[in-house]
Amino acid sequence: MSADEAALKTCHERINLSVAASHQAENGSVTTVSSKESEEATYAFLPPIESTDAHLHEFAEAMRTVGKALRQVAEGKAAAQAEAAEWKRKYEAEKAAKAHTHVIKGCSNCVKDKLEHLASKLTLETASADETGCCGNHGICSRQILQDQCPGPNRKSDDRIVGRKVPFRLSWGSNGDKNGQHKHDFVSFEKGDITTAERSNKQIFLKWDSPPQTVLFVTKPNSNSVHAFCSEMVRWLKEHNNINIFVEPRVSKELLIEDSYFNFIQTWDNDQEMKTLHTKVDLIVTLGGDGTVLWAASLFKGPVPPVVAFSLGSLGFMTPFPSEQYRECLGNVLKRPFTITLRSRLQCHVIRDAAKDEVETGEPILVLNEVTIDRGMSSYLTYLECYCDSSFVTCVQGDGLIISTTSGSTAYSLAAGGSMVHPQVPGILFTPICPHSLSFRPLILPEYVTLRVQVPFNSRGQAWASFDGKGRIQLGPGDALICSVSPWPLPTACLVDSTTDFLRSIHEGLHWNLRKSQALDCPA
Ligand SMILES: NC(=O)c1ccc[n+]([C@@H]2O[C@H](COP(=O)([O-])OP(=O)(O)OC[C@H]3O[C@@H](n4cnc5c(N)ncnc54)[C@H](O)[C@@H]3O)[C@@H](O)[C@H]2O)c1
Ligand SMILES: Nc1ncnc2c1ncn2[C@@H]1O[C@H](COP(=O)(O)OP(=O)(O)OP(=O)(O)O)[C@@H](O)[C@H]1O
Repeated sequence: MSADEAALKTCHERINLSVAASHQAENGSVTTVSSKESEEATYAFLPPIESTDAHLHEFAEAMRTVGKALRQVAEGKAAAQAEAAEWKRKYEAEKAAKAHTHVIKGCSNCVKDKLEHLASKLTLETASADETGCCGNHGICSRQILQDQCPGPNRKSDDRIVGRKVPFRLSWGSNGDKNGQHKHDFVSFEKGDITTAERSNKQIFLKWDSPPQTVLFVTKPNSNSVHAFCSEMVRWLKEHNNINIFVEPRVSKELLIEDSYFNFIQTWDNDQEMKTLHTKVDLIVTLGGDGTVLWAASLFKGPVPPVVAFSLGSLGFMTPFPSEQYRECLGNVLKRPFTITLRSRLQCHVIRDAAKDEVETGEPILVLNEVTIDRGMSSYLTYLECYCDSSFVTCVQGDGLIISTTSGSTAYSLAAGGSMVHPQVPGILFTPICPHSLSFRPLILPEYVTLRVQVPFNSRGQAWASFDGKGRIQLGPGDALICSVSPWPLPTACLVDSTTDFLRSIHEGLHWNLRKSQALDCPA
């Protein structure tokens, strides 16, 4: 073997050694130190090659390149492994943090460094860590603490947050309600916090899918001005909008006597036909005061089409549209989306001899304002036992009781001392009339309750129920009146929106809280 051949053999052996070392590094068991060794081994071999032989020199260069490449591979792999380990650690920490982050945003009184210490215990600095809750030692906190342990003064520094908030669900009690009226999801469950995700009473908009075809006119009787407006509006609607018109039988006769032009007008002949009116009518126009709106509502024992109420009375809490501007108002309502107020109605059943617990029979009587139980012609105090669902409320001894809707809160109930309530507030007003007691203040109950007012057998006199001021029914001892919110509200178009219209009506109709402003000059 020549000297050159011997050198080449040694070179091979050394290269094999360094490649083996690099392979070990690739297998993950050795770090970059091994790859360095391999390169060093290659370099260590190189200095003795002083040969002028071009072949050997070329070979040495190649080996140098191989060594460098091997080192880069090994280093890259190690870096990737380190990064993977870091991500794994972060993932584990996050998992652990999630399992323990039922700590609630807490007390501002908590010592900050303790919180920071606790936060550092949770390896991953997430938002939850800096929201870590309170120690419970500083009085009432804004939120309840839900972890089992927290960094109080007697806790060891390595305390961990343990324990989890028990998940729960909220659901509406359906109360046997088959039409699903009360099943809207107004409460949501999110991270254990109870929140009303939805406002139950948002302003509602009505937008026609296609232009309305049929309008029903309901008008106050015995008024020339109302009659004149009615015939003018009917003409305008027919000629400019080609609308089908329905009117009450009385009005149909009046218009036909006035002019045979009104031949196109439709009406109904009997109650059966009237019952299907809601399936034909797109919109109701009322001309009169609040009494006319009440009358229009009373024509519909079930669903009611939207009502546009023009003011032709003296007060007009429910009649926001100015009759003089009927073209503009009706034009807008027929062609554009408009805001509505859903005015709840009460459905009432009279049960004779309720002591026998007779089941409600017959059609309910629907009221938009209120049902009143009073002493009628009797000079005795009314004596009424009142129940809310199955709970006893009170005994009314006085002139009577008003069970009112929120729309009716500005009517009789107001006169009897009840509060004024925005018509979209879901409630039932329970207002006594002249109670013979110093402490009987009016109540507002939630809309989902059923009220039962019973004339007890030991009552001295009879009681009388009336519905929106009409249709008086006598209640004898043992009789009862059952009352709850109807699933069929009265949708009324707003001039502006529910709230603006309501406030305008109490300002203009009642001069609510009108007072001269104080002068600027005052005693020192
Ligand atoms: N002491 C009282 O205040 C009293 C007594 C009896 C009846 N009323 C109310 O009258 C109503 C019947 O009205 P009607 O027009 O058929 O009879 P009506 O012609 O006798 O008018 C009663 C008055 O009550 C007003 N009114 C009716 N509904 C109203 C409401 N929701 N908000 C504010 N004011 C309202 C009317 O504008 C009218 O001025 C009943 O539902 C009852 O609320 C009030
Ligand atoms: N279409 C109708 N048919 C029968 N009666 C009606 C009709 N419209 C209204 N009424 C009755 O006429 C009465 C008066 O009506 P309304 O309240 O609208 O007029 P008003 O008394 O002039 O108004 P205000 O009370 O604002 O002064 C009410 O008792 C009501 O029940």
